[in-house]
Amino acid sequence: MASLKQAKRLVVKIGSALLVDRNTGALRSEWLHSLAEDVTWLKSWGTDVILVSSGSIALGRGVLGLPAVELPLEQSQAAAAVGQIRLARAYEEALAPHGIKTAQILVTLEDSADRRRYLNSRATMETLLGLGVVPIVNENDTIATDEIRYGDNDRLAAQVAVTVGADQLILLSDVDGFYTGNPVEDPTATRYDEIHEITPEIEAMAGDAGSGLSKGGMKTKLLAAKMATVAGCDMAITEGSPLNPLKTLEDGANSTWFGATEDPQAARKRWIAAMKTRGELHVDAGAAQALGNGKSLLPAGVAKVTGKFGRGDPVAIVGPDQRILGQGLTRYTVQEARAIKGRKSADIEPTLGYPGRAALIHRDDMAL
Ligand SMILES: Nc1ncnc2c1ncn2[C@@H]1O[C@H](COP(=O)(O)OP(=O)(O)O)[C@@H](O)[C@H]1O
Ligand SMILES: N[C@@H](CCC(=O)OP(=O)(O)O)C(=O)O
Repeated sequence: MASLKQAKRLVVKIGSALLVDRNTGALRSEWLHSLAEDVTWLKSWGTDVILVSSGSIALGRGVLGLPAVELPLEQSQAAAAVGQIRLARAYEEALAPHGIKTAQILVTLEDSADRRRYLNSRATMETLLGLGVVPIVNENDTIATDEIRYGDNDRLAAQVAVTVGADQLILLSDVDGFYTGNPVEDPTATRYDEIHEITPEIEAMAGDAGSGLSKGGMKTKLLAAKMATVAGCDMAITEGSPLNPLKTLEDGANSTWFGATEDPQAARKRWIAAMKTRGELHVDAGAAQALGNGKSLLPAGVAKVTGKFGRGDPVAIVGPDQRILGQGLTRYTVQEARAIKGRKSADIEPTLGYPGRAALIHRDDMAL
């Protein structure tokens, strides 16, 4: 079982039922303040924390006086628009007294499918974390229609964890782990402490959500576990309702841990290495040596650009002796790469006419 103190980067998913009182539709502020204490405690260890929080629909529903049943899409989108403002403000107000700044990030399924938008959101989250900010992420429910939405924040949280290379993902739920069957329906069901392989038998044990406010149930949590663990991220499901739920987990509360097979960096490099490349960047001897020392690829070290690629596409990196050194995700289009090759980073903006990133391929986006 992993310790939260081991995590360099932690994503915590907060289900609607934890934040919003099922009967009154009001925000559970005492609980939220205890979560803010836990976040402060984690950050005091130097851990980067990202919160993926549900609750916009549940909060908005209360404000608009809509019933606690499955709402038609337009109504849940309207409820989300109303509730999201309150949700973000509640986190800001809970964390500010601890000197922690927050940011709101709203994403859709399409944002992670599009490699360019994926890289942009990754870069923004990286910058925010570097500035010590706690990003509060939710699905952009007001613009996500049924065909293009996650609909549940379990998979969204896993996607965020993979995107930022988190080493742990904690799903705070209304149940204290994964059981052999839905414990609400089957009192004889027993909880797993750890699951190392998600077999078809395990999948058959996962049921839908039990409460009126929640969406995913265990099915989406298993999908999240699959996404996270293959990307090198451990995932835990634990009961989130006690005050200070993360400290409680660290103190040994019931939970189910899904173990990652490798570390996030290695998994990401493997993912990049498996992509079909769309072009080639021929680099000089100095750049080849810098890459070997773990540096990013700067335009100054690129001598020739071939192929047809857009931002975020995989390209091969070819050494001066024509040997393929590796591949990576480019931050520039083929036209831009041709224009800035051989130039110093300071010349990027005058050459392109707009500011760009210093590296053509960042070292995190490269597999050698
Ligand atoms: N095998 C299982 N183990 C545990 N809970 C299960 C299982 N199958 C279905 N469930 C249901 O999933 C619920 C948790 O999911 P959900 O209600 O969506 O919570 P959240 O709001 O945290 O996403 C549990 O309360 C339980 O009713
Ligand atoms: N984006 C939605 C989240 C829906 C959802 O996943 O709910 P839950 O099963 O409680 O985590 C909202 O903010 O209401």
